[in-house]
Amino acid sequence: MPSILSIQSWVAYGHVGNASAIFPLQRLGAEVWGVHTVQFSNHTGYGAWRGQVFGAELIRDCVQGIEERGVLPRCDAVLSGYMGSAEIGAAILDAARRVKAANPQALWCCDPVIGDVGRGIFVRPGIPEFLRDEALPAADIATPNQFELEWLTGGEVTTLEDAKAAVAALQARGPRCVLVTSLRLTDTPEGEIGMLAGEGGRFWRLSTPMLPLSVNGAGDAIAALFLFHRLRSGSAADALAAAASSVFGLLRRTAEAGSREILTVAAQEEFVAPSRLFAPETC
Ligand SMILES: Nc1ncnc2c1ncn2[C@@H]1O[C@H](COP(=O)(O)OP(=O)(O)O)[C@@H](O)[C@H]1O
Ligand SMILES: Cc1ncc(COP(=O)(O)O)c(C=O)c1O
Ligand SMILES: [Mg+2]
Repeated sequence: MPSILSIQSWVAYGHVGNASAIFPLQRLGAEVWGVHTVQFSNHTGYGAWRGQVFGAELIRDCVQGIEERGVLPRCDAVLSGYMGSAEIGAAILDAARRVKAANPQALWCCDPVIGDVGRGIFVRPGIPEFLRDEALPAADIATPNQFELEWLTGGEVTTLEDAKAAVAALQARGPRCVLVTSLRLTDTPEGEIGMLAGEGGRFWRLSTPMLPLSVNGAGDAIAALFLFHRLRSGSAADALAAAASSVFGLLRRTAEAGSREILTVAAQEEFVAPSRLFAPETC
């Protein structure tokens, strides 16, 4: 089972960031070393929240303390998400470099949390540029949503050809494996939501029914699950199928319950045995 250093936000109430990613990984059997970039009362999608963005020194200190335990050689991957500040981004980049120096096989999965179609950019100034210019070139896996893919590659993505070209452009600058979430393309059927994975010059897509809900934290869960299954199988296609099926089950249960927060705990069986399996197709 893998050991994963997960550096992202923490919320006391609800499930985004590490509070969305850690439990599914543990439920699947991974050992997770969680370092938090912020501690907020709740996610920022509510419009109001309390708490603090941590100083970059705290993140550096925690990673150094882990390093001093001598365990970085058995760290299989770094997972990063919501950064809080560009200085924290630099601390995360440094953590990924230390892990890779200790274990050259280790992967860095960078979820470039910048914003989304409805809300636009919701992170502090400097973070999007840091992700594009410094973090992603050093990452192995990236998991942007459609808005983030467009921002990172500087072009509109409306057709499958646009999406594949944008993924290839991102890969040319760094991450060899890319998962794009929440894709609405010209050929996406009405009532469906798509995903696209690319690795090694090949592409796979998958779509699921669109559920009547708008939640936060699904992106953080899918990045964690995609990383776990990519580590386990070595295949981006298998990782796409497993992660998408689990997140669909999680969100179906969430929609049925009418919950504003994803049911990370109540729907935990979906992480180990998704109730409905979606198969990707080559594209
Ligand atoms: N309303 C929805 N219906 C079905 N699936 C959804 C819905 N919202 C999100 N998802 C699933 O969760 C995945 C990640 O959510 P997304 O909103 O793209 O992440 P992020 O929060 O990072 O933008 C999507 O690719 C999709 O599979
Ligand atoms: C503190 C925090 N972390 C992470 C996220 C990212 O959530 P999502 O998975 O919806 O991209 C958000 C979004 O609102 C947030 O407020
Ligand atoms: Mg996201």
